[in-house]
Amino acid sequence: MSEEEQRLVDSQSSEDEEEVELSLRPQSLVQYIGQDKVKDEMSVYIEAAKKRDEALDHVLLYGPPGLGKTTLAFVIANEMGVHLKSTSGPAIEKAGDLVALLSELDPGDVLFIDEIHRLAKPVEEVLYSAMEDYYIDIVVGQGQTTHAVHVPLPPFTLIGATTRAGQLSAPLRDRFGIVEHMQYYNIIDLEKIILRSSDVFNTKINSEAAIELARRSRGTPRVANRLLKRVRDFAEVKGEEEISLATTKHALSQLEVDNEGLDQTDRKILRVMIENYDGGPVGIKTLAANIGEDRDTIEEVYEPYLLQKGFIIRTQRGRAVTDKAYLQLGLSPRKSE
Ligand SMILES: Nc1ncnc2c1ncn2[C@@H]1O[C@H](COP(=O)(O)OP(=O)(O)OP(=O)(O)O)[C@@H](O)[C@H]1O
Ligand SMILES: [Mg+2]
Repeated sequence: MSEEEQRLVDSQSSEDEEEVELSLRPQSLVQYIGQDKVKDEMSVYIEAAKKRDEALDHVLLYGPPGLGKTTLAFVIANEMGVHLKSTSGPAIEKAGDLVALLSELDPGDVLFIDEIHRLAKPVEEVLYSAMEDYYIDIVVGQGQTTHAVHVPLPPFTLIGATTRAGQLSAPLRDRFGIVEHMQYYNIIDLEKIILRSSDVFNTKINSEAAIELARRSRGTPRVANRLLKRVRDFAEVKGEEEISLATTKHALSQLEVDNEGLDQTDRKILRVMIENYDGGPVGIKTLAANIGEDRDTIEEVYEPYLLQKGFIIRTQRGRAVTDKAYLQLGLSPRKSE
C-alpha cells in the first residue's frame, strides 16, 4: 500500500503534524466529543476522587487506534488538576526506568503508559505493588552487597492505553479499578469533530460535505482529521471559499476511500478472502501472508472496523466475508449451499 494511505490509519503522527494535533486536542470533558458512556462514567469517578481528595483509581482505556485514548488521558489529568507524565510500554526497558518515572510524580499525578500491552514482564511485575499499595521493592547492588530496598511512592493514577486488551495479563488487568472500552464514533459526533477541527484550521466546510467526510472516516477522529486536511488541500487548489460536497467526493475518490470509508487495504483484505478463499473462512495468519500486511495491524486496525460494519464475521475456523462484502466490491454474493 502507498505511504499516503498508510498514514490515514496508522497510529503514529509525523513530527510536523504534532503541533496541529495538539491544537486539535480537546482539553476538558465538555470539549471531548462523543464516547458519552465513557465520559459520563469518568466524570462521576473524577468528581468523587476530587471530593475525597484522593488520587483517581487506575484507568485502562482500550479500543482501536485513533479513537482518542491519549487525548482522553490528558483530559482526565486536566480535570483532576494534576500533572501527567507520558510514556509507553516499549520505552520502559528496566524496572529501574519505572522507578525513576514514578519517583518524579507528585501525589495524585497521572502516569500515562501507552501501548501498555507491550510492557516487559519484569517491569509489569514491579507495577503490581506500585499500583496496589504504592510501593516498589527493588534489588540494588551486586554479589554480596545485593539487598532489597523498599521504596514508598506517592499515591498516583496509572492510565494505561491499549489497542489489545486481550493481550494484557490477568493480574495487570485486574489492578485497574476503571476499565473503559472506546467505541467507534457515530456520524453525528464525527461531524462535530470535523466542524471543530475546521475551525481550528480556519477553514469553512459546507455541512453536507462535513457529513460526507464523517461518513467515510471509519468512525475514527484521527482519520476524520486527516481526511479533512487532504480535502482542504483540494478545495484550496480549486479556490473554494468553503469546502464543497463535490470537492469532498472528488478528493475522497482520489484517496481511494469508498462510500463506506473503506480504503485500499480494507478492500484488498475482502478481495483476497473472496478470490483466494471463496469468501472464507480463512485463518488470520494465512490472510496476513497473502496481503503482505502484519498480522497485528490487520487485527488492530482493519479487522475491528470490517467486523463492526458487517463486512466480515468471525467463525471458529477463521474470518469469513458476508454478502455485504461482495456487494461492496461490485460482485454478486456466492450462492449459499
Ligand atoms: N472525542 C474527541 N473529540 C475531538 N477530537 C478528538 C476526539 N478524540 C480524538 N480526537 C482527535 O483525534 C486524534 C487522535 O486521537 P488520539 O491520539 O487521542 O487517539 P488514540 O486513541 O490515542 O490513538 P492511538 O491508539 O493510535 O494512540 C487527535 O488529533 C485528537 O485531537
Ligand atoms: Mg494514543
